[in-house]
Amino acid sequence: MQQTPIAVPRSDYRDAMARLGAAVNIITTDGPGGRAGFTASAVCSVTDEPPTLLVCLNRKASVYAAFQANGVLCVNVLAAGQQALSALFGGKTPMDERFAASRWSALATGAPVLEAAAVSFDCRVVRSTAVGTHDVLFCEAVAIRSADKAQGLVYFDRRYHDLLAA
Ligand SMILES: NC(=O)c1ccc[n+]([C@@H]2O[C@H](COP(=O)([O-])OP(=O)(O)OC[C@H]3O[C@@H](n4cnc5c(N)ncnc54)[C@H](O)[C@@H]3O)[C@@H](O)[C@H]2O)c1
Ligand SMILES: Cc1cc2c(cc1C)N(C[C@H](O)[C@H](O)[C@H](O)COP(=O)(O)O)c1[nH]c(=O)[nH]c(=O)c1N2
Repeated sequence: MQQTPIAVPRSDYRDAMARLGAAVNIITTDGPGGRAGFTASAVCSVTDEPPTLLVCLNRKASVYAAFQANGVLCVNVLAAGQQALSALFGGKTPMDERFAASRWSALATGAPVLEAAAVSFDCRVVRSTAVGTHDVLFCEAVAIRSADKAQGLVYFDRRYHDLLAA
């Protein structure tokens, strides 16, 4: 006899996901939809041919319309010590205040590149799929900038942890 699967409660799922450590990234965009940025941990490499990563964006986020209109984004991977920047882009802070806290430049697409990032992937969004509350954005990297040296930042157990290389 087939068993009906029992749905995992949302709070149990979140508690479990809190144990899946992840890099912290500031995802930025600019273009006809305006400049915007948000903090994301749901970022993952998909394939290196063509160089493609994915970003999951909640459709209820205030930045959603800007990302949809612009079709380009930059994944700025945060380095050790940059947790304040993550909090700034992960809250309800007005957009100008988010960007005022750091220095930015641009590569190929015009999306803001964080000068102090460990590495930045400048991308165009090549495909997008809705899954539940989020859009999964598949992004092809068109330019990359890496810091000469960087130490990592990881979000684990609802707290930030510096990853210090020996
Ligand atoms: N993927 C996401 O959208 C995502 C990821 C991390 C945090 N957040 C948001 O940041 C805030 C703080 O999060 P926290 O980690 O300190 O505690 P939390 O209890 O809200 O989340 C624990 C973990 O669950 C997952 N998660 C949380 N909200 C999610 C969502 N809406 N969709 C998919 N996965 C989700 C993430 O892996 C997160 O690290 C919350 O408002 C949370 O919704 C969202
Ligand atoms: C550590 C951490 C990690 C994430 C987030 C937050 C934090 C603190 N947030 C939430 C996201 O940053 C937040 O909803 C945006 O800043 C949009 O907020 P406003 O709607 O502009 O206030 C988030 N949102 C999202 O759509 N995808 C993600 O992967 C993540 N990851």
